[in-house]
Amino acid sequence: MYLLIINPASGGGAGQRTWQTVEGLLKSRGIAHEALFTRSLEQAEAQVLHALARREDWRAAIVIGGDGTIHSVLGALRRRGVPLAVIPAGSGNDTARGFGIPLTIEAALDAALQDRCLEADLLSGSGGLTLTAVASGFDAQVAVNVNNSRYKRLCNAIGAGQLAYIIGILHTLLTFKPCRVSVTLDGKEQAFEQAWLVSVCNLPSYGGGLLICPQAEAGDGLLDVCVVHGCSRGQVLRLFPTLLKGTHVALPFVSMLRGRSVAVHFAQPRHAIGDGEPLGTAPLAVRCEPGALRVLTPLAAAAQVGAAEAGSCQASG
Ligand SMILES: Nc1ncnc2c1ncn2[C@@H]1O[C@H](COP(=O)(O)OP(=O)(O)OP(=O)(O)O)[C@@H](O)[C@H]1O
Repeated sequence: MYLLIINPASGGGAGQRTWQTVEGLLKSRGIAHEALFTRSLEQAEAQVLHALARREDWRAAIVIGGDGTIHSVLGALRRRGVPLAVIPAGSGNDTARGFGIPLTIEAALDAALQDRCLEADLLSGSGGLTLTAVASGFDAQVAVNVNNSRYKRLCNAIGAGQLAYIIGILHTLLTFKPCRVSVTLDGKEQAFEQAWLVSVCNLPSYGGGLLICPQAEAGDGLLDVCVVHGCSRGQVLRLFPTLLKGTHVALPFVSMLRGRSVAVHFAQPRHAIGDGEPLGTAPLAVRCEPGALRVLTPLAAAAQVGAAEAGSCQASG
C-alpha cells in the first residue's frame, strides 16, 4: 500500500494537476494507494502520522509537492520508518534534483514504485529536520523579502514567478549588511568577517538548481558548508551565475567546509530557512543524522547491489 501525500497548492497549483495524472496512472496500473491532501506546513505532520498509524503495510509515502511539502512530513516518515518517494510538483524541486528523481510525472512515478532505497542523511537542529539545506544570511533574507512583498503576488498573477526572485535578489543586495559570523564545525571555531551567507547542505542545490554545495552527497554522513564572506555587493551579484555550475567554490571569498555538526552565530540577527521554509533568526545548531531517512531514488536503483548506502526498501510501516 502506498500513501500519496498531496499539497495541491505547491508549484502554484501544479500539485493538484500532477495528482490528477498520477491518480489515473495508479488506477490503470492497479496500484493500491490512499490519498491524503495536506492542509498546511503546520498540520501536515499530525495528518501524516494519523494516516500512517491506520495500517502497517506501507511500502512508501509518495509526496506530490515541492521541497516545502517534503520538509513538512520528514518527522512523521522518520518516526514511522516509512520510505520517502517524490513526484516533483513544486517550483524549485531541489530534493528531486538532489536524488536524481526525474522531473516528469510518469518517470518519477516509476522511480517511486521501484524497490531500491538510499539511506539518506537528515539535517537536524533547533528548526527541526531538513533534507536539502539550512541557509542563513543573504539568501534567507531574499526568501523572506520575496514572501512578504507585493511584487511576488504581482509576478505570480502574470505567471512570472521567477521574476519575483530576481527583483528580490536586487532589492536585498541594496539593503543587506554583511557582518561577522562564527562557524563552529565539529567543535572547532572559525570567524569570518563581512559574511553574507552560511549555507549548511545535505544535497547540492537549492533555489531551483543553484549548486551552492556541489560536492554534497545525501548518503555520506556529512554536512557541507558554504560561507560567502569579505566581498563587495558587485561580487555577490556576479556570484549568482557561477552557482548554476558550482564554480563559485574556487572564488577567494567563498569557503567550503565539511563535518558532522555545525553551529552558526552571526553578530547580528539573521534569517534562516530550511528546505525553503522560514526557521526564524536565532543562531543555528545543525547536525547530520546519518541514514535517518530511506528515499526511493533511481540513484539507489543504479547503485551496485551491496553498496553501503543502497539497499532493498522494505518499509517497516
Ligand atoms: N504538507 C503541506 N500541505 C499544504 N501546504 C504546505 C505543506 N507543506 C508546506 N506547505 C505550504 O505550501 C507552500 C508551497 O509548497 P512547496 O514548498 O512544496 O511548493 P513550492 O514552494 O511551489 O516549491 P519548492 O519548495 O520546491 O520551491 C509552502 O511554502 C508552505 O507554505
